[in-house]
Amino acid sequence: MMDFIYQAQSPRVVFGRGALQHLEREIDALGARRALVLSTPPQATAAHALAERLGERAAGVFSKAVMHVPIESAQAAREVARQCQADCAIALGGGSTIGLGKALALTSGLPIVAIPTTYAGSEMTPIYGITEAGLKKTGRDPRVLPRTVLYDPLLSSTLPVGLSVCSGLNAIAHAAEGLYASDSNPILDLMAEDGVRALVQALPVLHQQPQQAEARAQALYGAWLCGSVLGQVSMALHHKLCHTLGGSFNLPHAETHSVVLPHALAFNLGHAPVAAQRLARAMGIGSPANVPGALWDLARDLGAPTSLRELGLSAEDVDTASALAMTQQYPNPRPLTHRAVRHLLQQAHEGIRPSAA
Ligand SMILES: NC(=O)C1=CN([C@@H]2O[C@H](COP(=O)(O)OP(=O)(O)OC[C@H]3O[C@@H](n4cnc5c(N)ncnc54)[C@H](OP(=O)(O)O)[C@@H]3O)[C@@H](O)[C@H]2O)C=CC1
Ligand SMILES: O=C(O)/C=C\C(=O)CC(=O)O
Repeated sequence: MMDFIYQAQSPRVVFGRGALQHLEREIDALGARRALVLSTPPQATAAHALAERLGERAAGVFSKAVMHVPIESAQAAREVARQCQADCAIALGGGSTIGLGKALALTSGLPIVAIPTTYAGSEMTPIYGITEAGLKKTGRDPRVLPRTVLYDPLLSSTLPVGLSVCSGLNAIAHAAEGLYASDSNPILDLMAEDGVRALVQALPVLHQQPQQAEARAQALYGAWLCGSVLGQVSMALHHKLCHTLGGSFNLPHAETHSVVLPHALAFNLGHAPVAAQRLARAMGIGSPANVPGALWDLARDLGAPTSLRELGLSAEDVDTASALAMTQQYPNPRPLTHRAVRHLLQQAHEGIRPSAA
């Protein structure tokens, strides 16, 4: 039975090898004149080189982006933007740098041009996250959705192969949960399925040949589709668990998604048969029941972590994390109980291959 609401919500997307060459044109199209370039500390050289290239269009560089956007770094970036009279910001990097751009946009309304170098997908979402006093709070606000995204596969060619795999699995998680979202629609289902297909094909190639241009482009295309899904529908148990594990136990973002996803899908897909069929088709496997195991195999074969233990979660933390993940209500295809969530996290902690959904 078809019953849905669809409202397109997307930045302007410029995709292609060498897309970065269009940056000046895109800044001008925004009517902006003074761009503040954002990056993490290790990417400061690239940020300064970009600012130099922009010449008079550059207002300055702020290179102190940190994962999960500590409020202090957001406040410092806001102050620098004010002092240098920036009228737009360019976020060059992964979800951490783009997250900083969003924190800036949230209070200033500055338009953001995002130039993603990972597959996390933040550039396509109106979701922001800011960490204050050890607690990460997320919210949705249309002001933080970047105005323009430049997807240039050349920029992700330096992303180490391990991170490429985990970041790709992070993207697949957005699509997988989008396929059983209570507020999904047929357009986003198409994007989710094609996003998974593109990433499942690209990641094994990148594992063998990290510089392979076509696979880099295909992975980035998949990341665009999966990020679009994340931005427009509600996420469920998997994202809630990863948010808890990242925010409260400081586990690394993409790696945590890689470990938890097969277990979250083993728990949910029996209650979401259409999503399971779509995922199986996208992954090129026969039986929808085998999706969780096939994803676990993919992660293992490509060298991604398969247990929360190896990411640093202690056995005692499994209890705390299960309790924390149950403190808020959110839609999920299968009803949640503390016992079931605890079991799921225990399996993920030990790195046990999930059984069929
Ligand atoms: N709001 C939203 O919609 C979303 C938000 N997020 C948030 O984004 C963050 C995670 O994003 P993610 O992209 O995984 O993490 P990061 O932006 O922290 O990047 C992960 C790692 O990849 C490295 N890296 C990035 N690009 C390159 C490159 N081209 N070459 C070499 N190394 C590179 C970074 O290095 P370096 O440190 O040198 O920059 C870093 O070590 C989390 O805080 C998460 O919550 C994620 C998805 C969606
Ligand atoms: O935590 C955030 O900053 C917002 C959303 C995400 O990180 C999505 C995800 O878990 O990949």
